[in-house]
Amino acid sequence: MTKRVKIGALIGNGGRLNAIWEGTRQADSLAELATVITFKKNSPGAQWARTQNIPTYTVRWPEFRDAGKQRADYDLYIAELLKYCGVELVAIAGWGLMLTKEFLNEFPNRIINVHPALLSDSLEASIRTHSGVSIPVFRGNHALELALAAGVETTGCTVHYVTEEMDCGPVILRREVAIRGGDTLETLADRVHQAEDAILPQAINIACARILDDKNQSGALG
Ligand SMILES: Nc1nc2c(c(=O)[nH]1)N[C@@H](CN(C=O)c1ccc(C(=O)N[C@@H](CCC(=O)O)C(=O)O)cc1)CN2
Ligand SMILES: NCC(=O)N[C@@H]1O[C@H](COP(=O)([O-])[O-])[C@@H](O)[C@H]1O
Repeated sequence: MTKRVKIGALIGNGGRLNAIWEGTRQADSLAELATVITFKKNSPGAQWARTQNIPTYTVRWPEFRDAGKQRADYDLYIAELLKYCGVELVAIAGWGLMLTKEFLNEFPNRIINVHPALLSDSLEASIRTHSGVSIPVFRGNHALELALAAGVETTGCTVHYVTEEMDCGPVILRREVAIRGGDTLETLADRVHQAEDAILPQAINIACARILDDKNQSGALG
C-alpha cells in the first residue's frame, strides 16, 4: 500500500476539520492527518482533535507579539511543530493570519487553502462563472459578506496553493454555489461550507498525489 502523505491542518474554529478527517478515513485517501494547529483560543475543532488523540496545538500570535517576537518567528515556530509531526502538506482552513514568506519557504508548493469564494489563478480582479457572467474575485477574510453585498447570483469556493500574495495562488479545485433570493449570511455560508467540505478532501488528495509523484520521480520512495 502506498505510504500516505502526512498532512497538518491549520484552523481557526475548525469548521472544515471533520471533512478533512473523514476524507483521510476513506480507503482511497492519500493523506494522514498528523497534527492540528489553531491560532484561536478555545477552538472547538482543536478540542475535538484532542479527543481523537491527534497531536493538537494552540499557538497564539498575541503571546508572541507581546513577547516582542515577529510574525516570522511565530510562523517558524509553527513550521517546527509541523515538521516535528512529519507533515509534508499543510492544509489551512480558517487560518485567520497571513502566512509569511519564511513559512512559505519551509513548505514550497505544499500549502493549500480553502476559500469561500471563486478565486482566479492570479491577481485578476474578476472571474467568469460557468454561465459566462463576470463577477469580482472576493479575496480576504470577508468573502461571503462581499458576495452578498455585491448582489451577484453566483459565488462558490476554491482550494488553491498558498503564495505570498493573498488568495492568488494556483487553483486546485473550484465549485460554484448559487446565491438565492432571501439568502442571509448564515444560509449562504451553510451552502458554501457544504461545497468546501466536498472539494477540500478531493483537493488534498490531488496535492498528495503530486507530492507522491515528485517523490517517485526523485527516487525518494525507494
Ligand atoms: N501568504 C498567505 N497567507 C494566507 C493566505 C494566502 O493566500 N497567502 N490565505 C489566507 C486566508 N485568508 C483568507 O482567505 C486570510 C486570512 C487572514 C487575513 C488577514 O488580513 N489577517 C490579518 C489579521 C486580521 C485580524 O486580526 O482579524 C493578519 O494576518 O494580521 C487575510 C486573508 C490565510 N493566510
Ligand atoms: N479567508 C479564509 C476564509 O474565509 N476561510 C474560511 O474559514 C472557514 C473555516 O473557519 P473556522 O476554522 O473558523 O471554522 C472555512 O470554511 C473558509 O470558508
